[in-house]
Amino acid sequence: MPTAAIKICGISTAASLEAAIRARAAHIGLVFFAKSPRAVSPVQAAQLSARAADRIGRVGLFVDADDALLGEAVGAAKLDALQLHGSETAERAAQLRARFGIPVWKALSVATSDDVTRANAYAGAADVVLFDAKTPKGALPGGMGLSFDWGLVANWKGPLAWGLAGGLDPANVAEAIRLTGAPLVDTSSGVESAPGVKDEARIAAFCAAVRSA
Ligand SMILES: O=C(O)c1ccccc1NCC(=O)[C@H](O)[C@H](O)COP(=O)(O)O
Repeated sequence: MPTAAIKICGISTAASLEAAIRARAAHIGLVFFAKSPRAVSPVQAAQLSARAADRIGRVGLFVDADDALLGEAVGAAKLDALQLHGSETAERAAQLRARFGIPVWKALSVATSDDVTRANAYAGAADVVLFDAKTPKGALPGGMGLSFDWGLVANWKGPLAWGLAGGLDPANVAEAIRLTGAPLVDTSSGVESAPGVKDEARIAAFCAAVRSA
């Protein structure tokens, strides 16, 4: 099985960006959602993005964002992909892919097998579906360190590329990959010492664990 690609989400400092690059992650996530402890402004994102250019992929994370925010962020941060982490429909995903001309990742919150089946609707509209845990009503829609039953996506064979997110950390990610065969894994709070504070040693440990799987 090829090594899973790694995304470290919620990067907000140059030090954590450098840690992700050193650990050979494939992508960082920049969070454009004001309620998140990991939120970056377009100006911060532009600075991080300039540092990241040609060294690691830059994925912008949005939650039901309007066109103005998306346009400002894509322009400022030269994003390589959009991650839609709200209730965006397949039509909205396709519209944004056409408008910005970059790949779209659609995060889907999973609690049951029906939630996994919803991924099929995004074939041809998004490029990647990211299965993440369902979070409690009123909480952030991601980045909460919650996982779901990995058996629901074990060896998923769907009509688009996919990744696994939700509660992954250095201690469980190898097992998650072994159980699911996920070609892409995404973590945020699992490599933090406090909400929004990335831990360089945990980033390194996470990436080493992925390569050991
Ligand atoms: O990170 C956030 O604060 C966040 C806010 C709103 C929507 C999504 C958010 N994060 C998503 C991610 O960082 C990951 O894609 C994924 O959910 C994994 O998070 P975690 O369970 O903390 O590893």
